[in-house]
Amino acid sequence: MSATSIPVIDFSSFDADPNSRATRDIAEKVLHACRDVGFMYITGFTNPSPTLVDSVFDITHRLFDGSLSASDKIQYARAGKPTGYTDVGSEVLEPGTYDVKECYNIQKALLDPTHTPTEAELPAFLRDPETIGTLQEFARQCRALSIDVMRAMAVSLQMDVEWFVDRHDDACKDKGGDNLRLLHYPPVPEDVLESWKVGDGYDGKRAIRAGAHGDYGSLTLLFQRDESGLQVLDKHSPTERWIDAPVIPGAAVVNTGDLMEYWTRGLYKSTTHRVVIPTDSGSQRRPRYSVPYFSQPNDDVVLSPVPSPLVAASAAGGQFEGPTGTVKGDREDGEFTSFGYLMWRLTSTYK
Ligand SMILES: O=C(O)CCC(=O)C(=O)O
Ligand SMILES: [Fe+2]
Repeated sequence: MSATSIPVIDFSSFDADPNSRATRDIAEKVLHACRDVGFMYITGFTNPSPTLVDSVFDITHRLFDGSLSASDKIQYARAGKPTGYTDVGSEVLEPGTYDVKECYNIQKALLDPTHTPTEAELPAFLRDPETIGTLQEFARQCRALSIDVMRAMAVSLQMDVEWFVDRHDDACKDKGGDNLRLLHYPPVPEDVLESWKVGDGYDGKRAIRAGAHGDYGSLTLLFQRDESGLQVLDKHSPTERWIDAPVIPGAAVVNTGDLMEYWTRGLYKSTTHRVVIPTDSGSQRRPRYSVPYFSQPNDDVVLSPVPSPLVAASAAGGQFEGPTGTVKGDREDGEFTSFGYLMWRLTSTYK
């Protein structure tokens, strides 16, 4: 088999009709992407529009221009919810590494147009009517696009086209739910860079932009612009091999998360990825911005295996031990709910 590459899938002819030729072709490519790579690029979608994506990057640039006050940095998970600010070094994705990144996580529930966020929920800059309006529209469009990808996934697994959509219908997502993340990777400062170069790490750790990790939820849509650096682990290589996932203008990166891997009992893969510090000194001195949108099923969805003949056949092979190992789910019968799974994953990531 030749070296793995990340498929680029054109969604322009996707019509969500499981019997149409176009949708079946796309679903076949999605099956390959999710089963064999865990990552794909999607192109050919109209929303979110390039203008809207640009506006969200502009907001992200301004948010992290250095003017956030200490009180604006509403601490992540302060109200027991997966929302808020995380500072450089506070998210530990890969043991022994130090993430040179800061981000604002915004729970989708805070971007519901019927909700007016308070100062305990979002900093003033993000509560500005025009800014929040842009973010609300962007979150709505990301959700709609994720839903179309989930339809293609359902078709690829020979399930009812709406199966995943029905379980991501926003009906019960106030505790967990989807998350929009605005990410800033500052230029790598000289001291970090020097210690990284000599290999003995920053504060005893190795500096990286985002340490190797798998995402937690069902599906991630990622917008990157200008600066590359994202890398995806090649599952098929006997030695550790990282595949570059460079910026492709107009495309979004899509990857399946740990929850989806568990839900499909290993048929779909959640692939480890990271963001590296650039090797050329010009890029090292430039910041990187990215905007992921994480989808999560409704809080109360029970993660027993999805009803797919493909999943049943592969689960029967007994290959999948699951990311949970010996961990028991939050339900009495030992199974996880969507929210229970998210909490279990989050508690192992933040100090
Ligand atoms: O910045 C990126 O390109 C990737 C970010 C990422 O993997 C994450 O936030 O989970
Ligand atoms: Fe990620």
